[in-house]
Amino acid sequence: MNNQPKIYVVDDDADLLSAMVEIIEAAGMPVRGFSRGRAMLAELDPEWDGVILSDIRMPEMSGLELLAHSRTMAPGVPFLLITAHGDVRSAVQAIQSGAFDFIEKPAPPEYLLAVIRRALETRRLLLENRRLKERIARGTDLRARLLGRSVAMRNCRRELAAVAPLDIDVLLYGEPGTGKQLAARALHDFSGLNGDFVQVDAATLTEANFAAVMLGQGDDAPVTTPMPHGGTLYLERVNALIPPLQNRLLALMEARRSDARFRVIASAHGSIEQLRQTDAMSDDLYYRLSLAEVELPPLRERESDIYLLLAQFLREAAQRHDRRFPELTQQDLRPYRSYHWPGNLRELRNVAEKLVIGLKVTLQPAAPTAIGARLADDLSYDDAMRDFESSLLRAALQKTGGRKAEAATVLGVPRKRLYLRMKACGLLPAGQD
Ligand SMILES: Nc1ncnc2c1ncn2[C@@H]1O[C@H](COP(=O)(O)OP(=O)(O)OP(=O)(O)O)[C@@H](O)[C@H]1O
Repeated sequence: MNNQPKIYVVDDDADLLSAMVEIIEAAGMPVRGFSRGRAMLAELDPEWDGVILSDIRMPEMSGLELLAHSRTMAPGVPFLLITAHGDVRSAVQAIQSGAFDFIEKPAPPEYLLAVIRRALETRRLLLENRRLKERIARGTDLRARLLGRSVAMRNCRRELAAVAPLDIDVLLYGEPGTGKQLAARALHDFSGLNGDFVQVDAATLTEANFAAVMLGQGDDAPVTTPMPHGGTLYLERVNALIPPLQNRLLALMEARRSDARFRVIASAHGSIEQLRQTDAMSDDLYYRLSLAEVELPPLRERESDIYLLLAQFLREAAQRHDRRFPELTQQDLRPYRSYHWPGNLRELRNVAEKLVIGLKVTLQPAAPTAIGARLADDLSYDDAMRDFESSLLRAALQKTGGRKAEAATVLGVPRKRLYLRMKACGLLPAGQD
């Protein structure tokens, strides 16, 4: 439990005020006293999870006036009024004006504390209920931002919705154009953070400009400091960050103070295996970032989303260029479904744009495989088979982080056979057979 006050007590009578503060404090509840209503209003936050306890009779601003102001400024914060004994008229007026309850003076401490506890519990339930509703709304809202009904996209959205409100950094990975930036933006918007969303491309960072870009220090410093206090730093292509800068980024993340926190959302091209194998990212940075890692799936794995996305991109392009939605037949659309979409959603968006403007759309042929490419060089059957086997073995070893027993399982062959084939393909270091 933090020590932020949970009860504001307002009373112009200094003795009564300190007596009430003492009773509440002795019951273990953080409390703050005010001798003037105005001073309390200056501190009042509509999102506050506390309650107000105020005397009714005060010279500068009466308890009923204070109640009216706090109902406007923070309508959800329960307000308890202390009325004079037997003052039924004020008590009724207080309840009619929206007070949570009234307490007659002099109130026994146990009674006072019981009413305060009930008001606090009501406030807690109200806030919890609101947060739950927001979480549900977030789920549906994400659906409108990151389109797609495929299982891969639904899972991805579920993961994003789960991490959005948490105070943790996130690593987004996936092929170019899969929606990492869109996801980062959505994570920020649904995080509840009030600060800015600042985007920095890690590939443009150098030892010379790091301090200027990241900290706003030095002659080349941008006008606004990019460290978004209470916001999000979206660090694109984090795997392009050179090793000394990875250490500086880590130090910067470690040094975040609780009162000036910012969330880091990093993105990396490709799969986690590629990221780990190419040693593009130090272990320290990877483990610091990978508590929440979310993959944006490639478009070819979301085949069932292609028409839906294309229709949306066509609508947007038609609106942007003030053109008609193009008429497309099933036959026109068929190639799109089996295409491998190397540029993912960005490429699909471009195709939609061309269709609307009436430009020719050319789908790139799939990149020839290594063997396919070498066929042109008169590759013999045996050499081609060895090439193929060697790349298959290497792919299995890469997938399993070099663990041969696991690679054998992946390939569905006994471990001994894997060793023999690795040896035949020259994949075992000398002396290891
Ligand atoms: N699920 C989605 N629904 C609708 N539009 C999407 C979706 N995913 C991506 N897009 C759109 O596709 C385009 C590419 O997305 P984005 O820039 O977020 O990809 P990226 O993964 O960050 O790319 P890169 O890694 O190349 O920077 C953008 O126009 C984006 O609005």
